[in-house]
Amino acid sequence: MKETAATPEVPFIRITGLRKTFGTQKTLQGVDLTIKHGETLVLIGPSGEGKSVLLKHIIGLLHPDEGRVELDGVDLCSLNERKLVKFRRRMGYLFQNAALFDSLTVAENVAFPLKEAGVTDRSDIDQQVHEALELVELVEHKNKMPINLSGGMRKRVGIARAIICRPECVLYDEPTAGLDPIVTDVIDQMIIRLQKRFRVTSIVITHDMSSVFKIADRVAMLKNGVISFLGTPDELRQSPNPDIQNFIGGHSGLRA
Ligand SMILES: Nc1ncnc2c1ncn2[C@@H]1O[C@H](COP(=O)(O)OP(=O)(O)OP(=O)(O)O)[C@@H](O)[C@H]1O
Repeated sequence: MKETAATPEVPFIRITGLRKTFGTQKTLQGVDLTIKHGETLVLIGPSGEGKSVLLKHIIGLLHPDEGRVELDGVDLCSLNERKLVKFRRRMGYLFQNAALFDSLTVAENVAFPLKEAGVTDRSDIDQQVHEALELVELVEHKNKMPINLSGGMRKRVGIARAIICRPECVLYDEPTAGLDPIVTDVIDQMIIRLQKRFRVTSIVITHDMSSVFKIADRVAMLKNGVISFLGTPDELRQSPNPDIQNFIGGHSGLRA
């Protein structure tokens, strides 16, 4: 019988040697990271280390000084703007502050990416908006303006908008920042729900350690411009590295 070699799993996203400097500030200094299809990778690390900058490279909003970001084996830097826009449609992005359009209703905000993608059929749009709002349990709020929503509801609208085009991957930049523990759990459960229901690959930046242990398949820590830890939540918990233990425990080393 003929033997077949096992095919190594092709990562969905492969980041190699990524470097980015702003002025004199070296932000990313050689980031290597692979993200598997369907996994939830949580990115942690001190403020200002470049987590959002890394996310923006993954959707091609920023270009690296050196290194590559490959999506399904395609180097994003090799794509012209038209092809990049097409690639970006495979991604959903929840911005740090949800970034809703204040002059549009909830439903219009959620519909926005569909219209950008060229969908014009009114009933098709209504149906897809309804489904997306159902997922985040906001159907009854569809005619409200963003100003009349709580912080948690705004984030949920942002999630509905991020997933309306059924992306293969959703990037969440601090989805639970500024929310109370119960609303944080609601958002965490929605991230888990989307991952389970659609097998989306998720990359989540958070400072909330309870969220990390609830949603992560793997955790990556960005520190000093590189990935200083990569492993499962259990491996993170058991890491002997004092830097990691201080970060998890929220110990600054300062004494009052
Ligand atoms: N477009 C830009 N031009 C110049 N500097 C930038 C730009 N984008 C980010 N930076 C700088 O890069 C550094 C990293 O920023 P980034 O927002 O990625 O940090 P972060 O790890 O996500 O922080 P936080 O956890 O506080 O959100 C910051 O000092 C920021 O000012």
